[in-house]
Amino acid sequence: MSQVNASEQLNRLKAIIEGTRAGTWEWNAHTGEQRINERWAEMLGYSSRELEPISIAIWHRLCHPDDLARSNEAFQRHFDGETPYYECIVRLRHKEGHWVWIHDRGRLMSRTAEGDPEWVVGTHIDISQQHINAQLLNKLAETIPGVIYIFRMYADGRVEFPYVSEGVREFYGREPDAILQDASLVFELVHPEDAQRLQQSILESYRALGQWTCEYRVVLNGREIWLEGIATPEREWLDQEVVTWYGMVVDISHRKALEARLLELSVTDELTGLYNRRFLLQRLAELLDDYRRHEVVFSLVQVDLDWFKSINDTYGHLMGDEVLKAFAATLKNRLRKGDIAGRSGGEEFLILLPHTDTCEALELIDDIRAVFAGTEFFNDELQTFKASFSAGITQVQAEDERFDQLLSRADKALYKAKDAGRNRVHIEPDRHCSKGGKRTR
Ligand SMILES: Nc1nc2c(ncn2[C@@H]2O[C@H](COP(=O)(O)OP(=O)(O)OP(=O)(O)O)[C@@H](O)[C@H]2O)c(=O)[nH]1
Repeated sequence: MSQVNASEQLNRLKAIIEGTRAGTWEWNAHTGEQRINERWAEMLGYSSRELEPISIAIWHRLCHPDDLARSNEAFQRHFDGETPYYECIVRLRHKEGHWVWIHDRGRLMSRTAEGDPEWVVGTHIDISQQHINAQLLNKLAETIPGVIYIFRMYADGRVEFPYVSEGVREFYGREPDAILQDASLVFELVHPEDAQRLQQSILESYRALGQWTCEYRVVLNGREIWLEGIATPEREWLDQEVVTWYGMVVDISHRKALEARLLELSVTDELTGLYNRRFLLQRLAELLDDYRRHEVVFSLVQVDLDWFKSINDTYGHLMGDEVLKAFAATLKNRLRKGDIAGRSGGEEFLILLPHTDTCEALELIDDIRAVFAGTEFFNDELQTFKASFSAGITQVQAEDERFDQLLSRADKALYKAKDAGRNRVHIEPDRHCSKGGKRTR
């Protein structure tokens, strides 16, 4: 290389360094000798002359003690060959007393004849403004009742969180730094029933580049928390094409509990705690649908308490309510999990028995009838009395197209039971059932 070329290249290099506004340093790790450029000093409010005599002592004097220790460790790792270059974020004291945040990078250039580290060269970039921005973002994030985050997905399916706010500790019980290093920490806490739906929603948003929203549960220390996530994806280029979402997650457990309670109220009869008529008819229609598609047999039972007007008239309306509640309690005791019992009106009830034919239903309802008819009630004056019910049962049939066909058959059976003297159970159409028609499923 000619002399001219060499000095031209040197000038270019200087221009590039000046253009980056980087401070440069050269340090002899063996002798402690140090050289800096003007920008190095200027970042800290000095001229290089003011810092003379320049040696490693200046660095020791100006660097924050906590950062000095970290920087020494990073140098050591580099000298030991563990890292290809030295890198550390440190605070240096400005002439006016405040700290300047510096991104410090460097590389070992030579070793002594004995193999000890000798000349190291590197740069200082002032990142104070970035640091202030990050602090502002964290402050804003603190005021939000949730987590704000940046989530990224690579074409090969790899995912990462370049940023998560402090709120992540409360939702996921993990340190933000841990999640930045390992995104799977977030996903492993998602409720198993929601995991697939969550993953699907992310993939859809990735493909269509549409807004992502999802309600899902995480399980933290055995406690379920309902979360709602909203994020906007953007396609970006980072050596390869990636999709980055900017969004937030909020705790919706309270809203979910309220929704569940409202749903429960909307399908429940207040007095007995059984289902209400609307819900029963909806389930009846669904069961009929199931039968027509998959021939899943079921029975419908219509129940009406006997002489209920007279119970009310003799013992009072409140006592009548007690009888209704006692009947509901008997039902709850005897029915199994898949059975659906509800109060369809005043002293009328409907029971849906999936996987049950009329003979099995008859056996069950007649048992309940016997238990209920044997129950003694007391009023305030300690008068005792008993109550009873009549019931009509029907089983779904091939010709049933609408659920009112079943209702009308059950009603007909109930009418027959009443007509035959009450406190009995009839089936429609009538058939002979041998005793012991216990339900098998
Ligand atoms: N205590 C109470 N009574 C109710 C409730 N809803 C309806 N009833 C009463 O239930 C009674 C039903 O009477 P009826 O339809 O004449 O029938 P019944 O007296 O049971 O006679 P049968 O059905 O023929 O055996 C009426 O007196 C209604 O006021 C309720 O929620 N609580």
